[in-house]
Amino acid sequence: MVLHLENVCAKAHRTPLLHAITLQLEPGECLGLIGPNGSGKSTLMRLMAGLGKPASGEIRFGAVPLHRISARARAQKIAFVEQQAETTDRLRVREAVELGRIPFLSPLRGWTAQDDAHVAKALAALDMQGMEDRLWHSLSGGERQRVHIARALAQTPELLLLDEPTNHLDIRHQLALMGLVRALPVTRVIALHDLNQAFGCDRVALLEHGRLRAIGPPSEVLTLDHLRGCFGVEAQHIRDPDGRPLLHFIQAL
Ligand SMILES: Nc1ncnc2c1ncn2[C@@H]1O[C@H](COP(=O)(O)OP(=O)(O)OP(=O)(O)O)[C@@H](O)[C@H]1O
Repeated sequence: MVLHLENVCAKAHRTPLLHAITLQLEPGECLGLIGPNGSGKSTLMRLMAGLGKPASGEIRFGAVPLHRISARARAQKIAFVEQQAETTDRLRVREAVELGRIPFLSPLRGWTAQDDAHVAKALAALDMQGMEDRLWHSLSGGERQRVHIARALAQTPELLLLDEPTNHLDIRHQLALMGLVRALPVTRVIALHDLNQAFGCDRVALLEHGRLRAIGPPSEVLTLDHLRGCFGVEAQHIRDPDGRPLLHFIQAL
């Protein structure tokens, strides 16, 4: 077990944002997190990343309560790419990706050729070779998103949390990123709005109004009833020419 959430509740001031969420991530799985706008996906992902503590309930990484793990040790295990992650620093692409190695450096453990290799591999995975010297401020939204994801990969995490990672990406980079993320041998949680991308996940968790409405294989969660009840859309199940399931959206209800 990588991460275990038990009865996790979150509040902002007195407003409840998450209600008694219980779920367990299995090593190596890819969990898609879906739900309408404001259903609590980002709030849940921030808690999974250890940014903030639940109002009640517990999150454990392995056997250890997540909040007991130091920020540095956490950053060696968990990488998180938030929605609209920004930086105000005057960074070049390569420097931004190198930040992913900082949790591993110490006075006794300086930068090594292995760190260079992790950075080069992450840059290549995101198709960023040749852009290493570009300044952050000169990048497009999609290019910035790819740098953030490369930084997270350079972190070589056990748990990778991606909040709407395909936002801003053109279709080629969306497909490339989802293919890459699916093939990574680490535990992944991905918040998604494109419900068809959720079919590529091992399991899907559906949030509605801060509650976990369903969790399980994509075909059991992406039901027409859930699409009507939670998302307010009428849809049909169809198959692509290779026989893979797809949703065809008909109309908003
Ligand atoms: N600090 C806060 N104070 C008050 N309300 C908040 C705060 N943070 C989040 N919320 C509210 O909590 C709810 C869940 O927000 P969250 O960002 O987790 O949803 P989401 O599912 O990620 O949404 P989206 O799909 O739009 O990104 C929303 O109604 C949001 O307005």
